[in-house]
Amino acid sequence: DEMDVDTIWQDGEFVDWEDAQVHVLTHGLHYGTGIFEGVRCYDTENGPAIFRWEEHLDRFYQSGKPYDIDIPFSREELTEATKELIRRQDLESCYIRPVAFYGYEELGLNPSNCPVEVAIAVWPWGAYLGEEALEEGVDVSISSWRKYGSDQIPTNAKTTGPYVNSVLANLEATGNGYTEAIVLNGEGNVAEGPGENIFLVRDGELYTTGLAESILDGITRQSLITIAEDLGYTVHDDATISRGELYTADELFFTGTAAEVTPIRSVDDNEIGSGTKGPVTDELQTKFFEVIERRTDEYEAWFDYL
Ligand SMILES: Cc1[nH+]cc(COP(=O)(O)O)c(CN[C@@H](CCC(=O)O)C(=O)O)c1O
Repeated sequence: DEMDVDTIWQDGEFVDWEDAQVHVLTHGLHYGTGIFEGVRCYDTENGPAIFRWEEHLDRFYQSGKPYDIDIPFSREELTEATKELIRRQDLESCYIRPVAFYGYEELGLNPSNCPVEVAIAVWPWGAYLGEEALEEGVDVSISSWRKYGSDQIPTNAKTTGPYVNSVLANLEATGNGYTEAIVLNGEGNVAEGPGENIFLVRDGELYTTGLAESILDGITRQSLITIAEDLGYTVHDDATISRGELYTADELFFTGTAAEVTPIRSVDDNEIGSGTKGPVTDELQTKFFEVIERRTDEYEAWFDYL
């Protein structure tokens, strides 16, 4: 098929891509009762390595807790399945998508009688927001859709159904000619992107929204906080950022497994800083890529070689 991958791991078996099917009365399809992860394997100086696999695995299991989703495979089983899946497709770098969901047994909201099904797919996935985005930055708009509050749906769980909120925000932004949205929370302060966390640079210091702002606790966010602090930056990692502060920021950038470190060059047609990738963003993005390609031996513990 078009992504030149042909195998998926499904419920303990390696199956052909086209055979990885579910029943149309799958609970998770009707009610969004699934959890997922987004992870990257990078082709590093020392060979293919999965970035922060343990932390992603932690979050995968934790995401199931609010929904009584008990993944019926061990960490070791999921780890070996993922590595074997990547090896079988001769991929040195790829995006890894584990998903677990209530499967097919009966409908009705209570999922207790439905089985928990698990699948892992991998595929090559380049720059999430476009090849030129990493260099030149993206134009974004503030969405009219607010992020749901963490008191309504646990935002620290990566749950499938609630991503319709992200879909609505992204559809609105792209429909209006922007590349991505920024989503405000119920208090009208900045939450994050539909699929990314957000960082703000002002007077040489970094600010990123805290977990109380109804955001996903991003692993790339955590990595950038560590990298920035190790470079000597002051990072305010539980910031409350108002909408107006976006416009007056010196620099803005997104972080995420798919987005990596993507500069934001305008918000609602207001140019941010120089209107292109700022110097702090450039330094952090350069360091991030140096780290993930293993052109430095720092943070070796973040890498799980195949
Ligand atoms: C809402 C949200 N916030 C922040 C992040 C960044 O988290 P982390 O990847 O742990 O640094 C992501 C990841 N978005 C994933 C899914 C994207 C998609 O389109 O699907 C991703 O980046 O893999 C989110 O979906």
